[in-house]
Amino acid sequence: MQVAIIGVTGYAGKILYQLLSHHPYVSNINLYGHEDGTPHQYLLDPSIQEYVSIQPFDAATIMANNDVLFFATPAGVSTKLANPFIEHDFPVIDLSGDYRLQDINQFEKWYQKPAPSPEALLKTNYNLPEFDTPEQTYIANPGCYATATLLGLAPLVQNHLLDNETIIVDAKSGVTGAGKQPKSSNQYVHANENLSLYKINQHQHIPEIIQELQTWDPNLAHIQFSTTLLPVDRGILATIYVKPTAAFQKLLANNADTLKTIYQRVYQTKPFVNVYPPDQMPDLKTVVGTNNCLIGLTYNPITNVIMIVSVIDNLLKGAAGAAVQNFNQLFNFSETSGLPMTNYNL
Ligand SMILES: NC(=O)C1=CN([C@@H]2O[C@H](COP(=O)(O)OP(=O)(O)OC[C@H]3O[C@@H](n4cnc5c(N)ncnc54)[C@H](OP(=O)(O)O)[C@@H]3O)[C@@H](O)[C@H]2O)C=CC1
Ligand SMILES: CC(=O)N[C@@H](CCC(=O)OP(=O)(O)O)C(=O)O
Repeated sequence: MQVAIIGVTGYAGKILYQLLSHHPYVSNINLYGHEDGTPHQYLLDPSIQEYVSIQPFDAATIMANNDVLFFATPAGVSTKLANPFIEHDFPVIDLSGDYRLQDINQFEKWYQKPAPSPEALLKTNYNLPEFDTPEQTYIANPGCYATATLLGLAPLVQNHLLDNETIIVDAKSGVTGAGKQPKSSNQYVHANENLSLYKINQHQHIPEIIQELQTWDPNLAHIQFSTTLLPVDRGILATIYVKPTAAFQKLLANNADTLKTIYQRVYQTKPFVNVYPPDQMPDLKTVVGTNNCLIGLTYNPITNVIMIVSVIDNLLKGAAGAAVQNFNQLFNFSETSGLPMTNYNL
């Protein structure tokens, strides 16, 4: 297949290019940049002096020369550029948040940008690859925090085992989550040796998480969600606190393995989600460099609180890796094609 990427000079775009370069069904990758740009060579990897050629964005050229397009661009870009692809039902996987929210008022409130048209949104599909199946050729790839949170909550919400009023998510991300544009919050002196909370009750992934949770349980109305910047390059660790329903509380009190059994039942067929033994917790180093989501579980009978720890690499499972999973689903390739299953971390 011939694939196109817009945004290879960014963090997620670079990882996506690396994955697709080794994908067994990808024969060629064409790279595109800004509409008003000029063709140029870009030094993608100084260690092996790998230069790649970037052409200016042109929708007709992209459709004529490729089978699928990946947008690895910041929020707001694909709203402006994607209409020709949507009109022609040309396959697109969009790593940005532009087409994730089905309600345009919600998009404008949380992203503070003009939303895509309702007609365009109708031809797009939010696709968390573990639980959704593409019904449209335009796929909105999930957000990084949303992926960690949704995979952590799915077994309990899908089986209606928790008190919906009690969900608290404390999520933390490495600095690459913010993209490569310099901002005061991601400058070295601010981020290094520091922990700082940001976007309190205003994070754009809150409505995305609720939208997907409601497909599993329409009675679920809200979550408490906070985000913290970690002084590391990559990785998201979400700590989720919930209370069980009264019936589930009794089950948990009688059998300590109940939680693990429920999670393993849901995830045994999902190659990238691994559930840890009870009370053992995953950490960032184990997951960074992989497309995995690692989940740790514990139940405290004294406080009646279930704690779920969900860990991913924001640039892989949280962005480029999930985009390759969605690509595999869209074209009926095997689920793990092009996705390395191990890393070489200590
Ligand atoms: N970083 C992460 O962990 C995650 C990111 N995402 C989402 O993925 C997308 C990319 O993120 P990330 O890689 O971090 O972002 P970066 O800011 O690192 O990269 C953005 C890329 O988009 C290009 N770009 C910007 N504006 C335009 C435009 N108008 N036309 C064409 N190309 C453009 C940039 O090119 P140039 O350098 O030439 O300006 C750059 O290559 C974002 O929507 C982000 O929210 C989703 C999940 C996780
Ligand atoms: C550390 C950091 O700043 N992370 C970013 C994640 C951005 C992102 O992935 O944005 P979309 O998924 O909405 O496109 C943030 O919290 O906004």
